[in-house]
Amino acid sequence: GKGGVGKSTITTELALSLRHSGRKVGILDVDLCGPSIPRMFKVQDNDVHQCDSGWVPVFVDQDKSISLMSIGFLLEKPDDAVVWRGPKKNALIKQFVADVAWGDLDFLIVDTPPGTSDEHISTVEALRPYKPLGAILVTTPQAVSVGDVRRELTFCKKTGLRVLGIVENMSGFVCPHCSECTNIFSKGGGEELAKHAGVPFLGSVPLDPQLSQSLEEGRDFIQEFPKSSAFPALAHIAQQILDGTSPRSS
Ligand SMILES: Nc1ncnc2c1ncn2[C@@H]1O[C@H](COP(=O)(O)OP(=O)(O)OP(=O)(O)O)[C@@H](O)[C@H]1O
Ligand code: SF4
Repeated sequence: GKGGVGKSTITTELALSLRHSGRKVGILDVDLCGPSIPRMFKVQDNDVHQCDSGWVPVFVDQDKSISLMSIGFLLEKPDDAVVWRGPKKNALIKQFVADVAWGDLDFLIVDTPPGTSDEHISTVEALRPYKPLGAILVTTPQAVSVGDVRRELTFCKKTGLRVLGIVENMSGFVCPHCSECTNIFSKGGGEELAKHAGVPFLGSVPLDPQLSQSLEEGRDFIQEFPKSSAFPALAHIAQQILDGTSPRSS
């Protein structure tokens, strides 16, 4: 829903958690005006190239267990601005879905921009033939962010997209000295909304300086910081996705 609530963060950590469980994951970054996935994996200087079956995505590691596609890899300079109208965005998203040599993935996670705009409609339409599992909605605990997620719920209903659940991010800060939890942005808004809307609540991820530092430096938070405050919630979210899906058969 809202900008800056942690959609790319949850996308990144979910992909890392699923890889940790032995799954092959692709990430499609359809945030055309503010792509942040390449930077979060520290592969922002990579380019994509063409092969017979389409664009080859950028692989994060040697074993090719995480592959990425983002407009960030197609820009000449990282600071180039994408000022496009809907039809051009629609055409690129269609290409991202159909013309990328994703290979044999267990999961494709799509990271979206805020709102319910051209990118969202194009993505849902382009993915429809592949029968997407559903949407994960990310909010912070405050009413202003929860309100935006309410609009996303309506969008999902209108477009027939199943809601896998709601994640409440930046939900409290656990002091690294005394483990006291301070609810900086209040608490519980996401969980309440999930209850009210009758969709699963996937968990509360606290503000965690080790998480933001890992993302800044493109490090594998799931592997390197299993004792940090955000780890259990992130692992639990991934487990619920694994428990609730059978990707090979869908
Ligand atoms: N739980 C968390 N703990 C600490 N930092 C976090 C947490 N979640 C997100 N952040 C930080 O907040 C910032 C915004 O997160 P992110 O880019 O994931 O948001 P977004 O919703 O994808 O933004 P946009 O709407 O611009 O696409 C990032 O710098 C990220 O490192
Ligand atoms: S919560 Fe307590 S220990 Fe942690 S920073 Fe605040 S005063 Fe210090």
